[in-house]
Amino acid sequence: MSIDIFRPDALAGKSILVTGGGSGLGKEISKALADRGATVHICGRRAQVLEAAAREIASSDKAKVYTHVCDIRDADQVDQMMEAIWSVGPLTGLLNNAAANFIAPTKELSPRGFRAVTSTVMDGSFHVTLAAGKRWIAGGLKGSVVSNLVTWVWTGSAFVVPSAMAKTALHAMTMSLAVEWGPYGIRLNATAPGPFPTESAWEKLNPLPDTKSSATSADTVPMRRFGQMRELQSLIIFLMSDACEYLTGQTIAIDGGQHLAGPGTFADLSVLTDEQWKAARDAIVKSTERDKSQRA
Ligand SMILES: CCC/C=C/C(=O)SCCNC(=O)CCNC(=O)[C@H](O)C(C)(C)COP(=O)([O-])OP(=O)([O-])OC[C@H]1O[C@@H](n2cnc3c(N)ncnc32)[C@H](O)[C@@H]1OP(=O)([O-])[O-]
Ligand SMILES: NC(=O)C1=CN([C@@H]2O[C@H](COP(=O)(O)OP(=O)(O)OC[C@H]3O[C@@H](n4cnc5c(N)ncnc54)[C@H](OP(=O)(O)O)[C@@H]3O)[C@@H](O)[C@H]2O)C=CC1
Repeated sequence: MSIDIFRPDALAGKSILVTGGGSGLGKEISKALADRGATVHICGRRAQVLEAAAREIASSDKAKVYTHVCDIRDADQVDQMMEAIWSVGPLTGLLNNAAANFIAPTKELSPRGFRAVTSTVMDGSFHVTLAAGKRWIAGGLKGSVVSNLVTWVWTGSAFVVPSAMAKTALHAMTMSLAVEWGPYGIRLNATAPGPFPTESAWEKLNPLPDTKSSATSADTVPMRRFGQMRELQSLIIFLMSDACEYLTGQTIAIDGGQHLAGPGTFADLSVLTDEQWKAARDAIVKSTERDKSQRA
């Protein structure tokens, strides 16, 4: 059977969980998945953010969108969410998209600062992947896991070391589980987006008005522009569809060639003074405090 991924119902019958689907890339990708006929589940820690996103994602009356308040760092909460999802119907796909990140000199990081990032990116994505995978295996079902990573899985990046470490761990998970779970028909792939500006990421990675790194700049992208949401949406639709089931274990860069040209990392922030780093931290903490006040 041939699958045309550009058909409006290319994802009919699919049920996909997007972690961090309440904002940024996760919300935009969720809209595209729902538009192609998939049932979409989104999770995050802020109920009102999820509810508002669900209203945007369900643009047509036919679209089915479910919200789940869940902190993916907590394996028990993840298991409860999966039980709730399976009571509606099994997933066919999972997008590991939720993440935490901020720029900081590594020498200033406390153990809690390190864990704030790695426990979300690495532990959280593992909890969700395992909770879906073991249900697929027990039920004899196929599944597609896609993780939104970064090009630093190949280059590393100064000043975002916990994120680079945790995303690289997920790159290893993608390759490893593609082999271990291949016999069950479970595929694992990943994307490595270049800069696709979102409000939250830019607050945490570009907090100072007078300085910016090439990692968050369009000038250093060989194609001289930021990524467009529809481009990332198309790639994820393709990976979640049945169009190319032989594709597994791959991390696909979608960055206009940025990392191949060198400047996809935060290395150029080494020119920042201690005062600028203090201002950067204050700006990031302000953004986090606003997010926190919205959590239950
Ligand atoms: C090119 C684009 C690529 C994009 C990639 C992305 O992933 S973008 C995705 C972007 N999206 C997101 O990130 C969305 C989710 N983000 C979040 O939830 C928050 O931003 C979070 C990651 C800070 C976690 O918050 P939380 O409430 O769980 O934690 P908390 O506030 O309690 O702090 C815990 C520890 O962290 C420390 N610390 C904090 N800031 C800084 C700093 N600037 N400097 C140094 N340290 C800092 C803080 O001091 C504390 O340690 P302490 O002092 O107790 O030893
Ligand atoms: N924007 C870009 O240019 C790039 C982004 N990426 C990747 O794309 C993904 C999305 O990034 P972006 O949309 O920019 O960032 P956002 O900050 O907008 O999205 C992160 C989402 O994750 C959720 N989240 C964070 N921590 C948890 C947690 N513990 N449990 C459940 N949900 C959580 C947040 O919701 P809440 O706070 O309510 O929990 C939020 O909805 C990330 O993986 C990022 O690394 C990669 C390369 C470039």
